[in-house]
Amino acid sequence: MKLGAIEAGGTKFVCAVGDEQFNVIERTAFPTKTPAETLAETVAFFKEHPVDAIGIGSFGPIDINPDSATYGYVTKTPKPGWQNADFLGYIQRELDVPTAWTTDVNEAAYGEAVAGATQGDDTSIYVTIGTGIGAGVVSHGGFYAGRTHTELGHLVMNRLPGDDLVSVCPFHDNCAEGLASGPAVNKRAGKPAVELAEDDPIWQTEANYIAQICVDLTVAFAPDKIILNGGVMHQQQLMPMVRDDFQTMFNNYQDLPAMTDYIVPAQLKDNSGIVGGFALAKDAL
Ligand SMILES: Nc1ncnc2c1ncn2[C@@H]1O[C@H](COP(=O)(O)OP(=O)(O)OP(=O)(O)O)[C@@H](O)[C@H]1O
Ligand SMILES: [Zn+2]
Repeated sequence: MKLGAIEAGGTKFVCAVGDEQFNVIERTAFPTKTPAETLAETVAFFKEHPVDAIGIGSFGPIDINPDSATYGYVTKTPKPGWQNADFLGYIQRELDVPTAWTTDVNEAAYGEAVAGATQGDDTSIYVTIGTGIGAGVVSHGGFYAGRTHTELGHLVMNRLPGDDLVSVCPFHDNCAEGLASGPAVNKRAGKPAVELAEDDPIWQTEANYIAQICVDLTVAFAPDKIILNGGVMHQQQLMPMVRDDFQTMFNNYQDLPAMTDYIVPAQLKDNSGIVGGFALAKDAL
């Protein structure tokens, strides 16, 4: 059995073929261009490397309601060309294999839950802090979803005194993505964040916002574990700072696991999404 995975990001697409144990056999990545170009490139990869099913995790917002006329579409995205793009339908028409369709962060959350840091946990959350902020909630083998998928990157933040950054989110002045995404940190720094010293006060601000995200996720979903991943988390000093700030803010409101077992890095690193796609593909068979 060959399993296919698509991790569709706003910046790049990753396509991969795996075996039943989720080992990667083939993998390719290419920049996200127009839907016509990018989906054709995706289909070409899977025509060259056929699979029995494909799990897709896409940037969004996406339509995840199977009863909707636009199920499988990317919907109201600011990404040029992708508004109302029939992503899933195109893949199904061209490749004719069973598919699974969810958000990019749900896919990654699932990968970590089946084969990574949150294996064995009933409820787990995967947060990425990169170009955007997003989070996927896996609970009892499924994804939390309501009217539509969650938009946890837009949780409202308590703005820190003295932080006058103009939010990078076009919709919200005080949301997580607007104040704490990679572009927000770069903007606050006035230069690429990688050039900041490890002890720059900007990391205190960043850790505080990430801790706020974790507190909100904790009270809303009562997860067993929260994974923090994404480009910004390459800053190794952040994780302990986030745990400290979390404990101060949460103030022992509930008994939680030790912080080092509660707020944790991803285990599969760059493969969380792809492995999640394989697992979703297997489920779809
Ligand atoms: N070492 C680092 N330190 C600080 N910021 C970083 C570092 N590496 C990457 N970033 C920031 O992370 C962002 C890129 O995130 P990531 O590498 O997760 O890619 P992405 O896939 O584009 O993000 P997304 O998952 O939101 O689509 C950029 O804004 C970049 O400035
Ligand atoms: Zn926002």
